[in-house]
Amino acid sequence: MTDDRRRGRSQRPQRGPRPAPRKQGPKAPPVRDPARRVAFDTLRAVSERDAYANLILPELLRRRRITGRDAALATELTYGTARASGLLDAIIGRCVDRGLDTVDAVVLDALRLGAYQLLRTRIPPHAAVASTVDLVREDAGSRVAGFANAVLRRVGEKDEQEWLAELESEAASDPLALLALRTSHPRWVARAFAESLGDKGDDLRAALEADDARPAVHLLAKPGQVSADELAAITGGDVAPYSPYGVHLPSGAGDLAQSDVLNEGLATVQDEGSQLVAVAATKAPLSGQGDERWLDLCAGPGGKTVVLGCLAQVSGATVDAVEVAEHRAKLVREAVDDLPVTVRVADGRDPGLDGGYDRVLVDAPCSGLGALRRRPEARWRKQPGDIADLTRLQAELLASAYRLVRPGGVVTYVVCSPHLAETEGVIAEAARRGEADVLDARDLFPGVPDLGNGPFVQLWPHRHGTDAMFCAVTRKR
Ligand SMILES: C[S@@+](CC[C@H](N)C(=O)[O-])C[C@H]1O[C@@H](n2cnc3c(N)ncnc32)[C@H](O)[C@@H]1O
Repeated sequence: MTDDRRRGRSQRPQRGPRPAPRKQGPKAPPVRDPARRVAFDTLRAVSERDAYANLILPELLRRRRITGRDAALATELTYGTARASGLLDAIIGRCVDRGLDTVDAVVLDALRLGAYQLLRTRIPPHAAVASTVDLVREDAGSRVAGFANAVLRRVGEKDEQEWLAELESEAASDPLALLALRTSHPRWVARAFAESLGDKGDDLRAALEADDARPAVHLLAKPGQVSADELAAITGGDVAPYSPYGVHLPSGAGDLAQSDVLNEGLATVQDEGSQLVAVAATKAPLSGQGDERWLDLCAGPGGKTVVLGCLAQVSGATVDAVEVAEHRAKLVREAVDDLPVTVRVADGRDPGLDGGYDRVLVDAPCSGLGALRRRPEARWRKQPGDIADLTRLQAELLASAYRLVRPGGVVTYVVCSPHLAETEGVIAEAARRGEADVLDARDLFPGVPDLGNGPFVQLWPHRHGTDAMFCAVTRKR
């Protein structure tokens, strides 16, 4: 059901027979609870159409003119519920006699929203239950409203810690599963983090907890256009601790779409980790002559291309940016506007370019396990089976980069994932072929603490406040 139909508003006129004249009658009543309604509609779009919560929610808030406290509540409820849905389902499942898979999808989304309010907010229980039952009644009918009421009352009989204790007593022999449950991660993701960290204790717990929190917004002060100090002063943010071009915005900073510095193209939203790896790709030491031709082999939507383009402009280099998807190549073109960047739609595995590049960045398509904080529902969508296809593509893109770079030139391989198969596994395979020497990437992250033993760099939300970005720097023999 569309947004407007649910609300009983008139639709846009359609071609075809004239509709019967509308009966005169009272206007549709205003929505009683706009914040919960918008949260619920977003969660429905996520489960029904695989929509992204972080795209749908701002759009619905804007269309329905929801601002201020209602918008803040809607955001908290939507993202919180989406992130915690694995844990919420485990709890709801214990309150439904016939099992979770017998529950209608509309009702299940409402139950998740209600359970989240009961367990993780200070909203009074009667308000959490009554508002959820209203949503169920409106969208699924009165018959199931009683069922939703009964389930939520059972959920509310215990707090989150008591539920966790009960669930954990059943899974006591699997500490990883317990930790995954507590931090709202699928077990396989928790295991991937553990393997990368080499830890199943406090470090893993800290990583998963940080990954369960909403990230701060980071800005890139475009190199050569505005300094980080100036951008911090303009936006009221703080200069980032590690990236020379980064600014951290305070949580709850105003509407970015209204910000002049962004509209004027002086700055853009970009995680500090992305800034750091892009800068590293431009600074890695070359051997031999020349540092003028740079290649960005997987460019869309253009975040790192902007860093490359700005720094190329400063140093007199040019950038070729390759992207296989036309619509993403368009985003790159829009992002790099006046910079010395040429955007090409091509498959990076065989882009039809002349070789001899001094620098190549391979920011490869990946599982995105390092950026789960940004897309609240993403952790429940990804599957371990996705990894094998990705690593094959990553290896092929890397092999193409070695064909295109000159001897002595540098290939920087980046993924936004800590999964070992996508990170060290892909590089180890290339190193085995003996085409390149692995450089110590830590040297290219000055001032960044906790980078381990090298030679690769793995950033982490709990250590660096960034996405879990991986960076390997190699030089062709
Ligand atoms: C991780 S994203 C790159 C992010 C980008 N560098 C940035 O900073 O905004 C990977 C990109 O690679 C593109 N891609 C996937 N397969 C590709 C291929 N065979 N050749 C070139 N690009 C590819 C995807 O469409 C996606 O835009």
